[in-house]
Amino acid sequence: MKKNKFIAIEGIDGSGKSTQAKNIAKRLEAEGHKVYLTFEPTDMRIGKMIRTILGGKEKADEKVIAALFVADRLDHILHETNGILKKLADGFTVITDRYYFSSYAYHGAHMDMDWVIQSNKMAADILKPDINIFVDVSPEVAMKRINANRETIEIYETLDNLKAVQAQYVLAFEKLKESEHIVAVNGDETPEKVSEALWEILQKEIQNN
Ligand SMILES: Nc1ncnc2c1ncn2[C@@H]1O[C@H](COP(=O)(O)OP(=O)(O)O)[C@@H](O)[C@H]1O
Ligand SMILES: Cc1cn([C@H]2C[C@H](O)[C@@H](COP(=O)(O)OP(=O)(O)O)O2)c(=O)[nH]c1=O
Repeated sequence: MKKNKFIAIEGIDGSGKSTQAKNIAKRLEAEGHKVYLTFEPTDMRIGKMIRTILGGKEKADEKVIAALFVADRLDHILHETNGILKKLADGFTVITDRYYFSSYAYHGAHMDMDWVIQSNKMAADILKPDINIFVDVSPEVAMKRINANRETIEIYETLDNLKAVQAQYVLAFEKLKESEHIVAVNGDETPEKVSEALWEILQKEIQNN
């Protein structure tokens, strides 16, 4: 078997990341890979704290939120039993629904992106994704999907913010294109079409090692 991969899926809220992450996980499993599907914010201690803030139940300064995400990410990587490093060591292909590019894009919209990149350097030094997949959707389409399908809307889920975050993703990818493997798919398409495009990219990635 080829080396098991670490795949990060990125995109604004409503881009269809979670749908695609689940789909890839199923397809990889059907091909005999052991797959661990995970996400950020995590469902561990710090991730839970973050969700109460994102849900609007507690307030926190944007810098504090960004720092909590750094801590949650390190927990995500390093946790003894469920951490990504442990899962990779155990032979799983790990797919994460969001990783540090989410921080660059979401927090970069509120503060200096270089500060956010610096504060995530420890995570990036420990573990870079083999591939970052950007589900590139127009903010208007994403907002429609969120409004149609959700009972609760989180603090970042406004059209203006989605537009700002989308622009920050583009900036972050441009900034880091030399040191990161980044591939985009058109998320405005039907789930089936997005899934096919993604699958093609992954087949290549898996064969390349
Ligand atoms: N390509 C697509 N076209 C139309 N609707 C989609 C598509 N992908 C996902 N959806 C729907 O849009 C909503 C948001 O998708 P989801 O995968 O949860 O996005 P994200 O994880 O990026 O927020 C869900 O209700 C999902 O069923
Ligand atoms: C991982 C991460 C997520 N976020 C935000 C993006 C989302 O608005 C929110 C929750 O993520 P998520 O549950 O993935 O929301 P969705 O399924 O709608 O995309 O957390 C950050 O602000 N910084 C980060 O580092």
